Amino acid sequence: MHPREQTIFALSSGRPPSAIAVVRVSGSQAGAALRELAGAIPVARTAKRVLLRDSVGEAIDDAVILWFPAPASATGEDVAEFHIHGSRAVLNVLIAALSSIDDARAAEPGEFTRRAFENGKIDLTEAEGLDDLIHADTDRQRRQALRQLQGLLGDRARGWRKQLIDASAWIEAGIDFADEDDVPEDLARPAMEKIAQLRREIEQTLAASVRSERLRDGLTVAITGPPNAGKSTLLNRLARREAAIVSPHAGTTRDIIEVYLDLDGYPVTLIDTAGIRETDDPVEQEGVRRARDRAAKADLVLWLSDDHGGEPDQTIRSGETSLWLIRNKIDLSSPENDAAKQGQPAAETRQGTGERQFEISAWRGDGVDDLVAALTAFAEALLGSGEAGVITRLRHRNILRDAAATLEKAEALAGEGDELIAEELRIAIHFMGQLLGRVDIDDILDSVFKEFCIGK
Ligand SMILES: Nc1nc2c(ncn2[C@@H]2O[C@H](COP(=O)(O)OP(=O)(O)OP(=O)(O)O)[C@@H](O)[C@H]2O)c(=O)[nH]1
Ligand SMILES: [K+]
Ligand SMILES: [Mg+2]
Repeated sequence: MHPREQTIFALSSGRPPSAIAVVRVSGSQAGAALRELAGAIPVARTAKRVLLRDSVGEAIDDAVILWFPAPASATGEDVAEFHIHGSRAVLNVLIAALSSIDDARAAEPGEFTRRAFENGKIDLTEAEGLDDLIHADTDRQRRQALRQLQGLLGDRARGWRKQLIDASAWIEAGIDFADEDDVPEDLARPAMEKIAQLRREIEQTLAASVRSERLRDGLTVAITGPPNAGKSTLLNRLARREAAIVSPHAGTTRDIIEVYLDLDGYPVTLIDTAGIRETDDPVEQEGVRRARDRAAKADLVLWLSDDHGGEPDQTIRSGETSLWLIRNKIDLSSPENDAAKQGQPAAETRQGTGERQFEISAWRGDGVDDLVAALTAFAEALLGSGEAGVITRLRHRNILRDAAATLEKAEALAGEGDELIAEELRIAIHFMGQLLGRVDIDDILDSVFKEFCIGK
C-alpha cells in the first residue's frame, strides 16, 4: 500500500508524563483500531469511556475514545482518538498495539495536516497558520497565526486568482475573435485596468506586511562589552532567573547563553556573550569570536561597560545592527562622579551617532525598567502591531513579489500583442496557485510540512 494511503498514528498531545495523552489515528484502518482495542466503534463524535485491551486480552488502560468518520474529521479521513493516561509505559503499549494493525504506521511530522490539506480541508496558507499557532510563544504571535488560520491571506489570494482568470478570459476572447467584426471594440482595455489594479493591491499587501514576517520570528538582542561589565548579571535580571553564571572572575562567560523574553507580546531572544578583550586563552578567544559573530547578526546590541571603561570597537559598530551604550554599576558611583555627569542624562541619544545611552545597576535594578520600556518600544517599531499584515513567511513574500513583477510586465506589453499578455497572466495565475498550494504541489509541500511537529 502506498504510504499516503496507509493509516497513520501519533501522540498528538505534549510529551509524557502528563495527566492525559491523546493519540490520534487517521486513515481507513482507524475504525479497525477502535474495534481491536476498544471492542467496538462508538457513536460518532461522542466521548466514550472504555477499558482498552491488546490482542491477547490484556488490559492496556482505562481510556476515553472518540470516533470521527470521514469526511467530517480534521484530516477528511476516518479518525480515531484515544485519550489515555499520559505515562510513557501506557503510551508504549498503545503504540505497539497500533503498530501491529495492518497498513498502520507512525505518522511523519505534519502528516495529519498534510492529509487535511490534500483532502481539501484547508489551503496551504491555513496549514502554515496552523503550524504558526502551534509554535506561537506570545499573544501577538498567537493572534497573527489565528488570522492566517482563518484564511486571511488565502481568501485574498483566491480573490486575486479569480480576478486574474477573468482578466485573462477577456484577453483570450480578444485573441479568439480578432478576425471577426462583432467583437466588443476593445476587450483589452478593461483587462489592462484590472491588471494594474491587482498589481497595486498586491504591492500594498506586500508593503503592509513587512513587519508581520518579523513578528513570526521575533528579534534578537545581544549583550556585549568588556569582561566583568555585568553582562550576565543584566541577562539574569531581565530573564528573572539565574540563567548565566555571574562571578567577579573576568572571562566567566564563554558560550552564548540565550534566554527568551516576552516583552508585551513581542518575542525577544536575549543573548549573553563572552566579554570582549584580547586574550591568550584559546577557549576564551573562541568565546570572543562567537560574541562578535552573534553581535553582528543581532537586531540590537547592548554594549555594557562600567567605570573601567571599554568602548565598542569598529567591528561591533559596523553593520546595520543598532547599538545602545549602557553604563552599568551606577550603584558604585561616587557623588563627585555623578556631579560631573550632570547635563549628560541617561536614555539620551549621543550627539551625531544615533546611539542611545542608558545608566543602570544590573545588580540593584536601577534604570532597568527604563531599559525594558525602551526595548519594548524598539520591538514595537521593528515588529509592529502585526494587525495589518497578512504575509507571515518569506515564501508568501517571494511569490507575491514575483506575481506583481509579472503583472507589471503584462502592463508594459499593452499594445504589443494579446498573446504575450495572456502568457504573463497565466504565469501570475500560477503564482496564486502556488501560494494556495494548488500547483507544483510536491516541492512546496515537502518544504512546508517538514517544519511541523509529529502528531499534527
Ligand atoms: N556593584 C555592582 N556590581 C555588579 C553589577 N553588575 C554586575 N556586578 C558584579 O560584577 C561582577 C561581574 O559580573 P558578571 O555579570 O559576571 O559580568 P560579565 O560581564 O558577565 O563578565 P564575563 O562573563 O566574565 O565577561 C560580578 O561580581 C557582579 O556581581 C552592578 O550593577 N553593580
Ligand atoms: K565575570
Ligand atoms: Mg558573563
